Amino acid sequence: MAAAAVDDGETTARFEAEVRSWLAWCRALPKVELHAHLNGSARSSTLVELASGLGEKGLINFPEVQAILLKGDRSLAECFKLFDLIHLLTTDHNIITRITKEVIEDFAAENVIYLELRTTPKCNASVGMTKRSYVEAVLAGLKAVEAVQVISGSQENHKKVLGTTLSRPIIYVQLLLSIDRRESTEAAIDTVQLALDMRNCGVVGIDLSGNPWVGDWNTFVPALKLAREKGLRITLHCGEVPNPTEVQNMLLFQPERIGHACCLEESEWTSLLHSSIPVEVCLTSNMRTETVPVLQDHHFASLYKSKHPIVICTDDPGIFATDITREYALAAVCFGLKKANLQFLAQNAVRHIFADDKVQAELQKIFDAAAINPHEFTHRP
Ligand SMILES: CNc1ncnc2c1ncn2[C@@H]1O[C@H](COP(=O)(O)O)[C@@H](O)[C@H]1O
Ligand SMILES: [Zn+2]
Repeated sequence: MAAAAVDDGETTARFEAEVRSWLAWCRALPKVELHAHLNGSARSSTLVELASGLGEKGLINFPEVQAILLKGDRSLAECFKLFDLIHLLTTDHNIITRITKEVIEDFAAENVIYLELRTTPKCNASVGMTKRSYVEAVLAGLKAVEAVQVISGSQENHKKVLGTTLSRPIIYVQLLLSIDRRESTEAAIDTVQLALDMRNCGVVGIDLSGNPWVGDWNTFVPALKLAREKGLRITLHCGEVPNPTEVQNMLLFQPERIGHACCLEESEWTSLLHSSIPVEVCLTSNMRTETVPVLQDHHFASLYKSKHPIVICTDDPGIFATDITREYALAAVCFGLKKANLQFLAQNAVRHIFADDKVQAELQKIFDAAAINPHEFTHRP
């Protein structure tokens, strides 16, 4: 990755070596992931395998698709073209179930103990897919996880799982349903209704995402208001590109969290700092899409200095070839954070999850137990 304000190979190599030196410690640190898109987190190897299958059927030009899937740097506009391509590969219910299972296992392997996974429910008549059956396929993915014990759904489910003898490490997984900025008001309301219907299955909130150059804030307000009225939590992709009116409206709406906040003008920045709305920070994503020019100048530094609530997240680890461990390591190297600072950030993220107080308390216990030996983090329930 183009690491930072670096222009020669030697500096990049030194930077990468420093990041590498943090990886083992950051991996062992228990972590909370609050901003990860399902299809953006799918393994490249799985996507290439799926593309190869379509290639064999003569439905796509496999070498061309493979090259696009494995391309390193991509602009924000290219990302959204890539998502359309990924969605062509992941249309089937079984595939959605498979990628969900793999994504959860990948996060668990990075010692994520609480994952809020977001995804856009999709209809596809050709395979009998409705928004509801799409989410059901995601839920089947939660059940299919083998490597770790997934805790999700209602409090009763939690109690049932926690009441048994656990032979595997645990990961809490909750879902956010995303509204795509291409959608109409009606389609956005459908997604909110679905989220309400599926609350007992682990849906805890609504996200607004998609190509930030597309769509108008007012289109989504009725759906977001409905979600709020009914008690769903809301996170918005905010200020990923310059759009002062929208950013102001989003901050006035007072979502429970926002993602990115890259392109805020001074007055919006002041409003954000006054608001205390937690920011989901996605360092690699912002660098790759060039919404932030240089990692060292990322607004993380300023938010951190202002003691504004921030949560380190990945966004799309699959397409940006990163993981949550690396994002913590990047924060350490770029902003001179110490182990105690990273530990504080990881634990403090628990305060900003959308699950209820009981889950927060359970997670705090895990962090407290881990903190007893901060150099090794041997505890993993
Ligand atoms: C890079 N920054 C970003 N900005 C805005 N929206 C993004 C995004 N990254 C991902 N998405 C949103 O998530 C979808 C893919 O996951 P799901 O199909 O929902 O699981 C994308 O189509 C886009 O709508
Ligand atoms: Zn995102």
